[in-house]
Amino acid sequence: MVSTSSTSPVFRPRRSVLYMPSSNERALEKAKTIPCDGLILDLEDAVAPDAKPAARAAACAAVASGEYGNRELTIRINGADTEWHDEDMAAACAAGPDAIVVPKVNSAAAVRTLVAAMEDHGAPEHTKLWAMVETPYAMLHAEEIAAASDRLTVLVMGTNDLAKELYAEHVPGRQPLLTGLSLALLAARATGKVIIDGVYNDVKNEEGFLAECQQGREMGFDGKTLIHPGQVEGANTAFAPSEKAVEDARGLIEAFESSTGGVVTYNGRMVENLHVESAKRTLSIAEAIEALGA
Ligand SMILES: CC(C)(COP(=O)(O)OP(=O)(O)OC[C@H]1O[C@@H](n2cnc3c(N)ncnc32)[C@H](O)[C@@H]1OP(=O)(O)O)[C@@H](O)C(=O)NCCC(=O)NCCSC(=O)C[C@H](O)C(=O)O
Ligand SMILES: [Mg+2]
Repeated sequence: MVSTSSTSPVFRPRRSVLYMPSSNERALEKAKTIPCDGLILDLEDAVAPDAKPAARAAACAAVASGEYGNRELTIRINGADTEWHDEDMAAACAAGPDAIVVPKVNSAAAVRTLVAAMEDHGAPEHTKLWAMVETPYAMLHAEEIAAASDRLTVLVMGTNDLAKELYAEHVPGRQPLLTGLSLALLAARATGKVIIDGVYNDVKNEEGFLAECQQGREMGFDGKTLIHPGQVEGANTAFAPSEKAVEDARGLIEAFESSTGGVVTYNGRMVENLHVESAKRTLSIAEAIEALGA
């Protein structure tokens, strides 16, 4: 039995992170039973201006309820340039979710201002900052945004806003967005941050959604943000190592560890230490997902 737990950092699955309008009581209730890894209780785009104060109170009450099990619970506040931002920030800091998600973060200076505000409002230490990168400017400054603070743990792609700002079309394969997606991914990996892919709007198109999950997985994203409960299962499967991948990882590690040299072949493929590291990562992800289920 190959185990990675002694060598790997703690890994938290973020395969499926579901947005819901905090103004939607039914969705807030339903979310308690949806098998997603994380929830984003939205105060921004999904909530009409008149509904913002009530939505803010509902999101904070949801965090306080303790009724969402081991799902990572976050609140997306309104952007720094809006009239709601300061009150949202104060309320979210007092509620103490796992993270405060901030839209349209465009610079390292913006990250530092947000972190200072979290400290001023006494946000508990466990409350992290998730920065949404969703403008051309953010794509071009993604590395400095990601590196600006240890409190920033996750980058979240905002592909609707990015497409809007680029005057791009939403097309299968996302060709117009690939440069931005890749720049953000490079920034996340270079700075050791998690990165979650953007949403797929066509909620009834399962085939298109699964293809986009697979693309995101193959590119290296840790998971996908979602807008409908019907998308959770597909994302959970796409962003988890398959049984075959786990079996392959175990076999590869065993083959390498029972050899004497620095290179072996496993199932006809060359295996070096770097492949063993990838295989160990696969096993730690699988173990973390299993632990989440338990
Ligand atoms: C997209 C929707 C408006 C569709 O809503 P609806 O037509 O009501 O869906 P269904 O009838 O199929 O719903 C079935 C049941 O599921 C519940 N439901 C639906 N969506 C959610 C959800 N997101 N979370 C929890 N529960 C949900 C319904 O209440 C039904 O329950 P029941 O009646 O008990 O059976 C809707 O899905 C929706 O509002 N989705 C979220 C939209 C959102 O949050 N958008 C903002 C984030 S996207 C974004 O902005 C990303 C970024 O900034 C960017 O730039 O890209
Ligand atoms: Mg957006």
